[in-house]
Amino acid sequence: MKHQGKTVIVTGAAQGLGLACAERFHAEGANVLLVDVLAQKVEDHAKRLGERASWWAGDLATISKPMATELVDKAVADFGGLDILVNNAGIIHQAEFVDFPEEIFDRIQRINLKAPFLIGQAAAKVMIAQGRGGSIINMSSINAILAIPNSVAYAVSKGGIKQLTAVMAVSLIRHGIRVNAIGPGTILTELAKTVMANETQRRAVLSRTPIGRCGEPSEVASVASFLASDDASYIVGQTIYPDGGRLILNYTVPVDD
Ligand SMILES: NC(=O)C1=CN([C@@H]2O[C@H](COP(=O)(O)OP(=O)(O)OC[C@H]3O[C@@H](n4cnc5c(N)ncnc54)[C@H](O)[C@@H]3O)[C@@H](O)[C@H]2O)C=CC1
Ligand SMILES: C[C@H](O)[C@@H]1OC(=O)[C@H](O)[C@@H]1O
Repeated sequence: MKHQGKTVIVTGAAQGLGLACAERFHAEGANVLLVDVLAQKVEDHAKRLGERASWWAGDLATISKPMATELVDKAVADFGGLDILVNNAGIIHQAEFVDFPEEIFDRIQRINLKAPFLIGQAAAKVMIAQGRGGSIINMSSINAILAIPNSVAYAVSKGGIKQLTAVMAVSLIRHGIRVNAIGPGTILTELAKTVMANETQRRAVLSRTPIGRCGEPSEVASVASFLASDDASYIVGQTIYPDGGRLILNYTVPVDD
């Protein structure tokens, strides 16, 4: 199988895109460490997956170098090494720019950007010492490029992910560690439901998505599996956008209710 014998860390793996990525890598023969703040959920999923799955529970909003090292060392202790990191955990909050709370801005940067930075550092150190390369995938968004007026912290964090990915890529490729990002459009998860519950926002998203629907988590997990595989051996520092055409469309399309 594509990822037979590899060890993968996925953050934000209790649900949504992270769970889909963990399940995909597990199905393709990898060992998976599921990381999330939702301790019971992530433990239950790891036990459901059974062999080749374990979990680490912690709040990435309080990320530190020791926490990042502890998390990465859990994968090494459980499975003997580390080959792939998917920095997926992330949150969103919506409020008008002028009213956006400072403490929420800071929290979103810690979870969405600082955690991928510190966990990426810890993972890269292990991969370099192993001497067999690796793959690091950061979860970005179309909002790394597209501005949305009521999500300043989210968009800023994803713009940061785009450049974090590029800098990590040029810093680590000489060790055979490929770093890339995935920038999904609107994918049907709990995070997107908060936005799509607003009819005006739902219509705005769908009217600008040529494929005419939101994506499924599995349609992002497949991109993660590809980027981590040898089929992507010449892809370095890129952000791949599984977005149903959202980024290339410069007019609206009729929305089927
Ligand atoms: N769903 C969408 O339309 C899109 C999502 N994304 C990104 O994909 C990633 C995953 O999003 P979804 O699966 O949609 O969200 P989700 O809300 O369904 O799942 C996010 C997971 O991350 C975990 N998490 C959140 N804060 C955490 C913390 N402080 N410490 C540890 N774990 C924490 C949650 O417990 C949850 O299990 C995020 O980075 C998001 O920005 C990007 C583009 C589109
Ligand atoms: C919250 C948004 O609806 C969701 O998250 C993103 O990153 C994309 O903009 C999706 O639309």
